Amino acid sequence: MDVYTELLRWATDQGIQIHGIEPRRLPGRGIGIVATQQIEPDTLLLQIPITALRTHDTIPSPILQAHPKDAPVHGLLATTLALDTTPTYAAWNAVVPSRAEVESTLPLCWPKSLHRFLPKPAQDLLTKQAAKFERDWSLFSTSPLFPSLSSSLSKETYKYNWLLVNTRTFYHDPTFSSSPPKKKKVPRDDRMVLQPVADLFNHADAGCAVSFDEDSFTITADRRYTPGEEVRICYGRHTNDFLLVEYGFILASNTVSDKNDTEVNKWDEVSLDEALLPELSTAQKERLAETNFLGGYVLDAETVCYRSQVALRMLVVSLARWRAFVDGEDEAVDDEEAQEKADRLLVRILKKYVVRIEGRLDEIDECEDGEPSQRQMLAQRWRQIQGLVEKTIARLEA
Ligand SMILES: C[S@@+](CC[C@H](N)C(=O)[O-])C[C@H]1O[C@@H](n2cnc3c(N)ncnc32)[C@H](O)[C@@H]1O
Repeated sequence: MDVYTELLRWATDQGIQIHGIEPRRLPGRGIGIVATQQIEPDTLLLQIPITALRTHDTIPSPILQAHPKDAPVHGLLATTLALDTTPTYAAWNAVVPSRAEVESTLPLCWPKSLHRFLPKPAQDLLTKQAAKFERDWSLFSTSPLFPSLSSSLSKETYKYNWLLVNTRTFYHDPTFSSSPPKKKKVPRDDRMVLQPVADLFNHADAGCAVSFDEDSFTITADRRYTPGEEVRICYGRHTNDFLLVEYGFILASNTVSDKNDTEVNKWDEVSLDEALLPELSTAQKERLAETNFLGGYVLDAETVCYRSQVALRMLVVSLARWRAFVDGEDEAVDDEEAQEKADRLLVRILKKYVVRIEGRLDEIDECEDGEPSQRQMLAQRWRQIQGLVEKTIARLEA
């Protein structure tokens, strides 16, 4: 029996219902879920009883006892996966990505020398992720469990399991669905659950509907699917920088070169901080900080964000006019001349940024660190950023 058939048999034994879909290995995406028959919109595809989830409540008590009471669920689940030798989850374990696959795709495992090529928002996310990982590893490696395991369980093995949890958990607030209902609110970061079979759905920027009620988790078709077609869910309205750091992949971007691709990520955006902040003087930055408008500048395929407009206005109008703009006074907001000046300035700034991006692409091209696929992913991301920036230039110049 192959691993997928074994998984489906095991899942059925857990009370999991699966209709018209099955797992299959897909090029470039590990395993995914495909339709085995024509599926109509609103068809129930998967139903998992709450009892089949792996949550804080299913963590073995020796692991719980060895950690502080408020230890994060992420680390506890990682420890559970790393130490699990029981046959209970063998069918599930058999289909998770290998350590090599995880280490190759997730930037947390990449050589540090490649991190400098990540776009700034991705670098910031990675810094936070690394801090969370170190916190969890430190709790585990200083727990009474660890000394006897230290020769067999390395930090790298723990990291692999931690990243499996990172890439495969669903957000679920168990406050109301547990019986009896939990009295204490579960902290947001701890609302993580592992779900067999559901964790095989890949991501698209729009996908099937997912929902929890008191008894079960369900996935329902968002549209018609034909046999053999991949069925996906949406992990959230994530940019490609987020997907890269948290999940180890990117979707195509809505750029000139990618525009015919069906994989386009409509939620993608590009940070403009690197382009805009150097244009501002210290005093201007202070003023923007005072009004909470310093940094966080982005553009997407259609728009340049309001925060960027506030910063650009500061560079083209008097302080009084800028204040009127920030205060939303009609005359300043509708000032077409100021808007044209801001647009022209933005075009100049973006053209400079394109030159920097091209330099970064050359550096990535010359770099020999890490795996070729990692450098290709970085180059692809920067080409997407370049595409979105150039698209904006073209729109503003038109
Ligand atoms: C919840 S798992 C989905 C199942 C996974 N493909 C597997 O082989 O087990 C999330 C992982 O799947 C992969 N993935 C999900 N959506 C993808 C997509 N649209 N393109 C490429 N890889 C994707 C990424 O490796 C991600 O970390």
